[in-house]
Amino acid sequence: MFSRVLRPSLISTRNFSTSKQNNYKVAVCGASGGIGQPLSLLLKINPLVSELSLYDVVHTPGVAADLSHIETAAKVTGYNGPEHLAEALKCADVIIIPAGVPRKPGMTRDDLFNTNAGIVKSLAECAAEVAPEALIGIITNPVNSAVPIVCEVLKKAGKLDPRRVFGISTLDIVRANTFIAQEKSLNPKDVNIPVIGGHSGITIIPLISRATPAVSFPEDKLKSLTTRIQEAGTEVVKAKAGAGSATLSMAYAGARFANSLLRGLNGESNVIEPAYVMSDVTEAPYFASPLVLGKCGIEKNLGLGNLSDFEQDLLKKAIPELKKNIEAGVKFANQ
Ligand SMILES: NC(=O)C1=CN([C@@H]2O[C@H](COP(=O)(O)OP(=O)(O)OC[C@H]3O[C@@H](n4cnc5c(N)ncnc54)[C@H](O)[C@@H]3O)[C@@H](O)[C@H]2O)C=CC1
Ligand SMILES: O=C([O-])CC(=O)C(=O)O
Repeated sequence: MFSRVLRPSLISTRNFSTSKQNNYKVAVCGASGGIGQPLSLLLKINPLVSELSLYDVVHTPGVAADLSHIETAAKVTGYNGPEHLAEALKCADVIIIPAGVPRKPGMTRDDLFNTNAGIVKSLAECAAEVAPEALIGIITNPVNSAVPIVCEVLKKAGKLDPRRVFGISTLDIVRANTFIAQEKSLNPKDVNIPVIGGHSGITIIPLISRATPAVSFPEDKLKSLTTRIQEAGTEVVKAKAGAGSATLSMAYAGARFANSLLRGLNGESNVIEPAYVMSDVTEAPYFASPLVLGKCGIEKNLGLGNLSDFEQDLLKKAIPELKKNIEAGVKFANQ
C-alpha cells in the first residue's frame, strides 16, 4: 500500500542517496491545477523521482519555483504553454495527466467530454512523439473515455503498448477502504477492497466480498455502501458547491498510483494495483482490474476473480455503460 511505502520515505527523504535505479523522470500535465499542485508536491518528496517536469498552460513557473525549494533530490522544472510541451514530456518514464476541467454540481463526468477529450488527445499526440516508452496515467475525466482516446492516438502513431496506458481509478479503492474501515471501526491502512469496472457511477464495482480483512454486511447496508462508493465523487462535488471536485484525495490517490508504477519500474516484485486498462477480461475492451506492475508497466492482469451474486449483477449493469463510454472515446480519437 502507498501509505505503508510513502511514510518511511517521507521520514528518510533527507538521507536519501540517488542510486542508478531510483532515477525516474515524472511529468505532470495539468500541474498548476487543484489536483496537479498537491500531486506534484507528493511526487517531489518521492525518493524514486529524480526529475519532476511540471507542464500546464498557466502558472507553471511559479508552481515549479515553489516546489524547487523543498529539500529533496528531485529536480523540478516548469513548462508553460504548448510550445514547451515536447520538452516537458521528452524521455519521461512516467506521465501523469490531471489536465482538464472538473465537474460542477449537476454535471456528470460525461459532460466534461467535449472539453477534456481534445486536451487529452493533444497531450497523447505529443507523448507518442517524444516519450513513446512512458507509462501514462490518466486522471482526467471522463476516465472511461479518456483512456481509449489516448490508446487510439498511440495506435495511430504506431506507438501503442497497451501495458503502458492506465486510467487511474485508485481513488475508488481509497474511498472503499476508508468507508468500510469506518463502518467496521478498523484502521483504513489495514483494509483493502478491490474495485473493478470503470470510473463513473454504476461502472464502479467495489468487491466487498473480497475485502481484506473479510467483512460482511446485511443486504441493505451492502447496497447503500456500494452506492456511496459509486457516488463518492458527486458527494465531494456537492460539498464543494461549484468550486470543483475532489483534488486533495485525488492527489493522494494519484501519488499512490504513480508510486506503484515507479516501484514496478524499479524492479520491485509483487506490486499490485488496480487500474482501468485495455483489457480482455470482459466483453468491454477497457476495464479496471487488479494488475501486477513491473518494468514495462502491466506484467499481468489478475482479472475478475470470484464475484458474489450481488457483484455479478453490478458487473452486468456496468458493461453496457462502459462500452458506450469507450465507443465515444474511440470515435472521437478517429474523427
Ligand atoms: N480519476 C479520478 O478519480 C479523478 C479525476 N478528476 C478529474 O481531474 C481533472 C482535473 O481536475 P482539477 O485538478 O480539479 O481541475 P483544475 O481546473 O483545478 O485543474 C486543471 C488544470 O489543467 C490545466 N489545463 C487545461 N488545459 C490544459 C492543457 N491543454 N494542457 C495542460 N494543462 C491544461 C488547467 O490550466 C488547470 O491548471 C478533471 O477532469 C477532473 O474531473 C478529478 C478527481 C478524481
Ligand atoms: O467526481 C468527479 O467529478 C471527480 C472524480 O472523478 C471523483 O472524485 O471520483
